[in-house]
Amino acid sequence: MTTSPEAPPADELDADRPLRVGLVSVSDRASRGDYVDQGIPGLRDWLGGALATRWTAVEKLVADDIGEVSSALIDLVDEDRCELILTTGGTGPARRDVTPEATLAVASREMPGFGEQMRQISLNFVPTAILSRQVAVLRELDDHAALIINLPGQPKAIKETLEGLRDGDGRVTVPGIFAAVPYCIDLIGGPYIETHESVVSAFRPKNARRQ
Ligand SMILES: Nc1ncnc2c1ncn2[C@@H]1O[C@H](COP(=O)(O)OP(=O)(O)OP(=O)(O)O)[C@@H](O)[C@H]1O
Ligand SMILES: Nc1nc2c(c(=O)[nH]1)N[C@H]1C(S)=C(S)[C@@H](COP(=O)(O)O)O[C@H]1N2
Repeated sequence: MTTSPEAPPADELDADRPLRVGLVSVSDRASRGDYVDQGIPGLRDWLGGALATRWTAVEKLVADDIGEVSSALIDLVDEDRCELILTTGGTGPARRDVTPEATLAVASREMPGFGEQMRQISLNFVPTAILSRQVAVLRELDDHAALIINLPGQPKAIKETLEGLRDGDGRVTVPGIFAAVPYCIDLIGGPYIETHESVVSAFRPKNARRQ
């Protein structure tokens, strides 16, 4: 792996191609069938409401096992060529919570701002927000790169962290982390993605905006 990617192949130069997203639910009990997984449907539904440009998803439900989580992430980036991967679950302090370690194990560089902002947002919902060790990283290959973000396992945490906080009039008071995702995807060579403003407003510096 390298941190100085060469020119991307022709298919990856098309900024209008659909975004390829990997959705990973990390849960011992959901993967065993003890309960129905709400992680992947939660992520899929939220993205379906938020993204205004085309996207496709590859989904994986895995146990809280460092090898299983790392292999899923590697496959999603190296084989499926996803540009964005969202994981849910396994970020806490319990012995079997290893999603951050599995994510760091496949990373070329860390993106600490995402974890910092998610914990800030989540403190507005639960005082135990500080128990989440969630990280975000880049996995950079010679010709492709992906942003990987850990979300907590509570199904409601998906919307809370991605969308942020609103006041009684629906005005955003604390921006969700997804506001920064489209520009990050631009910067790592992914497609140009747009969002529905009513769900989340993507921020790009003026010179990076289309039109
Ligand atoms: N994939 C999931 N589907 C449905 N509910 C979930 C899922 N993951 C977590 N939850 C719920 O959120 C709670 C906190 O999530 P956490 O990741 O800490 O799970 P856990 O207690 O480690 O158990 P497991 O990994 O077996 O889901 C769980 O106890 C469960 O109620
Ligand atoms: N937004 C949000 N963040 C949250 C929570 C939540 O309910 N909402 N739960 C917290 C709790 S109780 C824990 S233990 C940690 C880790 O959760 P995980 O192991 O399910 O990833 O996330 C925290 N972050």
